Amino acid sequence: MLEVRNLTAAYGQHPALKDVSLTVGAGEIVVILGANGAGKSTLLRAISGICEGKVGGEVMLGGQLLSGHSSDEIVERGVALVPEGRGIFGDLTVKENLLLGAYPARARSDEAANLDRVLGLFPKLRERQGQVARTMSGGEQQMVAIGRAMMSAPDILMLDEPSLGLSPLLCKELFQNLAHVKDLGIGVLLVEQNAKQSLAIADRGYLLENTQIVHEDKADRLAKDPAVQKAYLGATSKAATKTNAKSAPRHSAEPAPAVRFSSISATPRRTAEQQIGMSIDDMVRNAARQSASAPRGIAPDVALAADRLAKDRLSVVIKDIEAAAKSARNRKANKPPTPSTPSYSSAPQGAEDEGPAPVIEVYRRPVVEVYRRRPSGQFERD
Ligand SMILES: Nc1ncnc2c1ncn2[C@@H]1O[C@H](COP(=O)(O)OP(=O)(O)OP(=O)(O)O)[C@@H](O)[C@H]1O
Repeated sequence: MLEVRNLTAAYGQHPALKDVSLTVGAGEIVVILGANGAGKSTLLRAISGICEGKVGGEVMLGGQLLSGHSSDEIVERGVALVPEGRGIFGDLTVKENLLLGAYPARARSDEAANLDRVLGLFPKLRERQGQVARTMSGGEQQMVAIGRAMMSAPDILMLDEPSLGLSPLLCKELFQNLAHVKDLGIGVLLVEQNAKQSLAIADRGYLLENTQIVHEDKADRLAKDPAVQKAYLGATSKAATKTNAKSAPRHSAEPAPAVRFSSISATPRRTAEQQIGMSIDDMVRNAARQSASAPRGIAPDVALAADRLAKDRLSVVIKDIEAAAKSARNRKANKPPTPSTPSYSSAPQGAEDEGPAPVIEVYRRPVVEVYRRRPSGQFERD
């Protein structure tokens, strides 16, 4: 079981998590719901040991302390993260991406069985093993990302907004797949803005508001909770009093009153009208009025100054190009600049009277090196 106790995180002076405590059991899907900036990604990153901020509190897995260990060690101990944006290697094939996930020692001896398990979970990946990952659709790439995390044979799989950018159909498929992951006995900690579908497959859920957990309950009860419907499922206040989330309209025209969970108030997402004090229609009308009353054209003196400035700039650019061309003609052959560090062309001999030569900076592009692990266990560069 994953147990998070009083987790805190701060980026400099800016607190991102305050005293967050939660649990995820084996074969349990737990969803974290929260508005933008509530701290959801920070929570997953802090558990994985990759949070850039200062982290406090304790994370335990199976009674063993994970806090303070490196991110590699945390994967090794059984917690895998599918980050927001997937992070797959686009130039590698599906199979290569999956096999990269099997690098932790805990997964190496079972690589073939894990691969089979992943391909059983995502049959589409079985057909596409040799396909270059970047040519897959968004939903398929998400399967590769989840499959790669599963290749590390995790006890706990954490996913950050896996449905982001997927069509409704692919979302449905994704959530069905996650329900199958749970069937394998893996605990799933899911951060999602798609509250409806995530609550439909989850066992329990936590509401994270403004750095703190403000409520926890069983997923079916959260889905029926009027306050949750209003804050996360887009129900109107009237519809929220009904208990069937499915019948609730998606958008509210009424200002949402403050929501209360237990004794702590949660801040629901606010409409533009609530935040700005003006409706979108009013803003558009205002902008149209201002635009209609704005003076047309540009004052002649401003136009003249702008024209002069443009001509000055153009003549400077032309001079630079001429100097660069001269300097290139005079440069001796067989003397290419060394590209490892920025290199600067120096003025050629006898060119002092032509003013300073333009500075040309050359940087080496970052190179990604791919290593393959042979059956012997040795790594070889591709
Ligand atoms: N690397 C960072 N440096 C500084 N501040 C950060 C960093 N990462 C996150 N934050 C801040 O921490 C707060 C929580 O961010 P986080 O990304 O965890 O929120 P979130 O709930 O995942 O939001 P979203 O749903 O928009 O992804 C935000 O105010 C954010 O600006």
